[in-house]
Amino acid sequence: MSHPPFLEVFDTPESAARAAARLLAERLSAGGRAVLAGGQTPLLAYTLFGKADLLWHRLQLIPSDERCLPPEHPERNDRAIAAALGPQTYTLHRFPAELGPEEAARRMEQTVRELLPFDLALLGLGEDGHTASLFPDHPALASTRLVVPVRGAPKAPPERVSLGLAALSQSATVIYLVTGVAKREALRRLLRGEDIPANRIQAAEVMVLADRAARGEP
Ligand SMILES: O=C(O)[C@H](O)[C@@H](O)[C@H](O)[C@H](O)COP(=O)(O)O
Repeated sequence: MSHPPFLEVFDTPESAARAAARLLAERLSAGGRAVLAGGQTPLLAYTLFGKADLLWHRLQLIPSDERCLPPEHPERNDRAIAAALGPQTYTLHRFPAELGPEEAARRMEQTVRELLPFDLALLGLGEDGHTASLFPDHPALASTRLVVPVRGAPKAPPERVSLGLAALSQSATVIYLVTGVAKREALRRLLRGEDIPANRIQAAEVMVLADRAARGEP
C-alpha cells in the first residue's frame, strides 16, 4: 500500500454496513465491474446495497473468492451474495468452484481478464490478515495468475479459488469492511501497512470502514 488508507470508524457494525452500502451505491450508480467479498461481515451491507436505485443491468459482479463446495451449498459465497442482494438484474460471475481449485481457476481466467480493470473491490479481512482466499505464507500469494487455486486454506473449507493479487491490484478503489473485536489485531496491522496479504494489494484509492470494536475504541 503506497500511502495510509482512508479510515472511517463507526459506532456499530450496522452503521459501518450502512456506510459501505451507500459507498457501493454511489460508486456503482451507473453500473460497472465490482468485486464483492465473501464471508459474513459484508452481508448486511449487501442487503442494504440491494435496495439502492441504480443501473443494475449495467453492473457486473464477481465474488473475491469461492469455496470449493457444491453450487447449492449454503456456505458458497456466490449464493450468500445473491441472497443478500435480492432480486436485482445484475450479472454475477460465479466461479465453478465445485470443479475443484485448479479447474475453476483455469475456467475463470478469461472471464476475469475481460472484467479488468475493476471499478471497485469491497473486501473483508481475516483475523490473520488474509483477504479473499489469499492467506499468509500461502503459495497463492506468490502467483502472478489472475485467478489462483487454493489448497490447504487455514479457513474452512481448505479448497478454494480466489482472485489473485494480480487481479485485485487492478481495482481503482479497494474498500475494506472490518468489524468486530476479533479483527482488532488484523485491522491494526492493515492500517500500519504491515506485510499481511491485504496490504499486498495495490490500489490508487484504499478505504477502510471499521466499527469501534475492531478499532479498539471503547
Ligand atoms: O470466503 C471467505 O471466507 C471470504 O472471502 C474471506 O476472505 C472473508 O472475507 C474473511 O475471511 C472475513 O470473513 P468474515 O467476514 O466472515 O469475518
